[in-house]
Parts: sequence; C-alpha cells; structure tokens
Amino acid sequence: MTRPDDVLCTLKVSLGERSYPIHIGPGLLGDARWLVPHLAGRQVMVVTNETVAPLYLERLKAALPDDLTVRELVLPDGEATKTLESVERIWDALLEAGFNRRCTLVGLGGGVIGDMVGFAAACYQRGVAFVQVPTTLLSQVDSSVGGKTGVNHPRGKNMIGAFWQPRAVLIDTDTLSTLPSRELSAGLAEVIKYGLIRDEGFLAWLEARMADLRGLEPAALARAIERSCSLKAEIVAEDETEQGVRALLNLGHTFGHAIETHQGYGRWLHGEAVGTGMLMAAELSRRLGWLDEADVARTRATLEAAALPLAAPADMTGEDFLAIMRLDKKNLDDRLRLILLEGLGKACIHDETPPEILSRLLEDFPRR
Ligand SMILES: NC(=O)c1ccc[n+]([C@@H]2O[C@H](COP(=O)([O-])OP(=O)(O)OC[C@H]3O[C@@H](n4cnc5c(N)ncnc54)[C@H](O)[C@@H]3O)[C@@H](O)[C@H]2O)c1
Ligand SMILES: O=C(O)C(=O)C[C@@H](O)[C@H](O)[C@H](O)COP(=O)(O)O
Ligand SMILES: [Zn+2]
Repeated sequence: MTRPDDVLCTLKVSLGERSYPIHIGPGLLGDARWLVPHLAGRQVMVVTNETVAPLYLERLKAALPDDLTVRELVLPDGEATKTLESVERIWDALLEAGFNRRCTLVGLGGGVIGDMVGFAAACYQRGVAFVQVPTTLLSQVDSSVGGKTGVNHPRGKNMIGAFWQPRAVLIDTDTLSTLPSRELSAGLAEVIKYGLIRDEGFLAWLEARMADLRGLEPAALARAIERSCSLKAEIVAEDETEQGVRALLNLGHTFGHAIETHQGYGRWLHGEAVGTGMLMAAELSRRLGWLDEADVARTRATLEAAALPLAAPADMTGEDFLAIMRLDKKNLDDRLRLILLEGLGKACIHDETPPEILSRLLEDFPRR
C-alpha cells in the first residue's frame, strides 16, 4: 500500500477560480486516496483499451470502494481507433448503464484513450466529470494535462474536439515499467519539446540524462515528468484555450500532424512525427537566420539520443505537406502559423515565413 508521502509531488493547474491537481508518484493507481476524492458522485465508468486492461484495470478497480457503481469499457487499441465511432461506444455504455450527470469517467491508458474519454465527458449530457490516469510517458508529460480532448478526422489530427478539463490527473510512474521502448521514445519527444520551447536548462539536463531516461531510471523519469507537467501547467494557466502562448506547445506539430495524417494514423507514432517535425522547425528557424548550425546539430543529437526518427517519409512531397498544413487549426485566415525557435529554449509564433523558404525546406528536408 502506498502511503500519501510516497507521492513524489503534487502540482496544480490553476485556471482562474478553478484548479485541479496533478499527482505524480509510484503506486498511485492502486490507492483509493488519490482517485476517490475526485469522483463527482457514485457512478464511475473506467474506459481503457485491450492492451492496458490486462495490465492495470483490476488494480485500479480494486482501489474503488464497494458502494460505488463501477462499470468498465475496454476499447480496441491504436491511433486509428481515435474516432467518433469509439466515442459513441463510450456514450452507448454510459446510457446502457443509466449513468447521469453526476457520473465520472476515468481514462486509463495513453493519449488516445485520454483524448477520447475527455471528449466523451465534455459532451455526455452536456458535460460530466472525468479523471485522467495516464499510463504512457507521452500521456503523463503532455496529453493528460490541459484539457485538449477530441478525435481525428481522415483529413486532419484532432479536428473534432473540445477544451474540457479533468478533475485530476493521477500519474503512476510504475506503469512505465511495461511500456515498449518505441513508445518511451515517442514520449521523450514531447519532453524534449518543453526544453526547446521554454527551458534551455532542462534541455541541457535532458542531454546529460538521456541514457538514464531510456533505461527507466526512476529519479530521472520523475524529474522529467515533473518538469514537463509543471511547464505545461504554467502555459495552460496563462492561456487555457490557445489564444496565444499555448500555441508554443505545438512546436513540431504542424509538420508532425501532416506526417501522421498523410501516412495513415498509427503508422508513425505521434511523438515520432513531432520529433521529426521539431527538427524541421529547427532547420527552418536556421534558414530564417534565428538558429545557428550548432543549435540545429544539438537539437538533432538530442532527438537521436532519444532514438527518434530524424527524416520525413520518403513518399511525402513538399506539396503533400502543404496541403495538410493549410488545414492546421492554428492558421488564421489563409496564413500558415508555425511555431519556430528564436533560440534553444525560446519558441515563437510566426506567420510570415516566406513561402519559397518553406517550400524549399519541405522539398529538401531528408527523407527515409
Ligand atoms: N490532449 C493533448 O494535449 C495531447 C497531447 C499530446 C498528444 N496527444 C494525443 O495523444 C495520442 C498519443 O498518445 P500515446 O503516445 O500515449 O499513444 P497511445 O495512447 O496510443 O498509447 C501508446 C501505446 O502504448 C500502450 N500502452 C499504454 N500504456 C501502457 C503501459 N503502461 N504499458 C504498456 N503499453 C501501454 C497503448 O495501448 C498503445 O498501444 C495522440 O492521439 C496524440 O494526438 C494529445
Ligand atoms: O496541449 C497543447 O496545447 C498541445 O498542443 C500539446 C500537443 O502536444 C498535443 O499533441 C495536442 O493534442 C495538439 O493539439 P492540436 O490543437 O494541434 O490538435
Ligand atoms: Zn503532441
């Protein structure tokens, strides 16, 4: 049994009058004290997938008191299942169980589950409570925090969704012990993102500790999760609905989402596409005169140390990129808005990239 003081830390996401906690530590999943205070009423629907269920569902359910009505829904796995049809299955299950407005949805899994459960909660009976229990590194450092929820459309990532904040985020660091190494690397891409956009010191720390992180060294992982969540919480508190600074969290995503969409959801992991996209953003920043060769080399080396791909798909042309990038949610009117780097640790929103410089980058960036 985990004692409360075993929790490594609790952070807070402050949103005006509202706030919610992010609890980070080993063993949280199986301890009622972290989940039960955040339930809205007596009805609980735990939504997970077929990979995570055999690993963690029983442990989570065992922590819930017997006098609650608990239902579970186990969805298929994979980015290709992040669809409205999957969300409809959640709504069907809630209605079938007769759940009302005081129910709570619990998303147990990676970002795909978390994004869908959050969206289901945002819409069910016009909005019910939900709690994020993220089990991948990517979901622990990024998707579980901040309230972006939704599903993909064949024409673009996360095109249908809502801002809907969880009541709490419970990060059980023990769950990372079962994560495949490719998924760990994908999560490291979003961790590196925080260093690149906002914290050069953290980037330097990541360069020094990358081997420990890939080796699942507990203290290194805890520090990476805590710093990432705290940077994300700070940005979301400043700009909940992406009117300004929150767009910086999209570094690498305009290119990365284009790769995911073009290749078919699931072929590239989100973190892999974002890693390549961040290198594209760094190279574009260099061509605009903001970064020097050494900055780009450092970005490339950090991504390489995390075992992330460094080249775009061989079958994707510059025009393929542009066609999808034109639909990006950050764009205003007909202007492409990109997140670029004025320096390492300093990102900016840019909507004046000369089209010929962008097109050349999209054509001559390495392919694999
Ligand atoms: N809402 C946001 O702010 C936000 C931020 C970043 C990413 N995202 C979204 O998150 C998704 C990517 O999330 P992800 O990388 O977690 O992918 P994912 O949810 O597909 O999980 C990755 C894989 O790991 C498995 N898995 C999960 N936990 C495990 C564990 N502990 N042990 C073993 N296997 C485990 C999953 O079943 C899946 O096969 C994308 O759809 C992306 O768009 C959203
Ligand atoms: O929280 C945010 O804001 C982010 O942009 C985090 C991203 O890592 C994440 O992939 C997000 O889902 C992308 O959002 P989108 O609005 O570009 O779909
Ligand atoms: Zn992302």
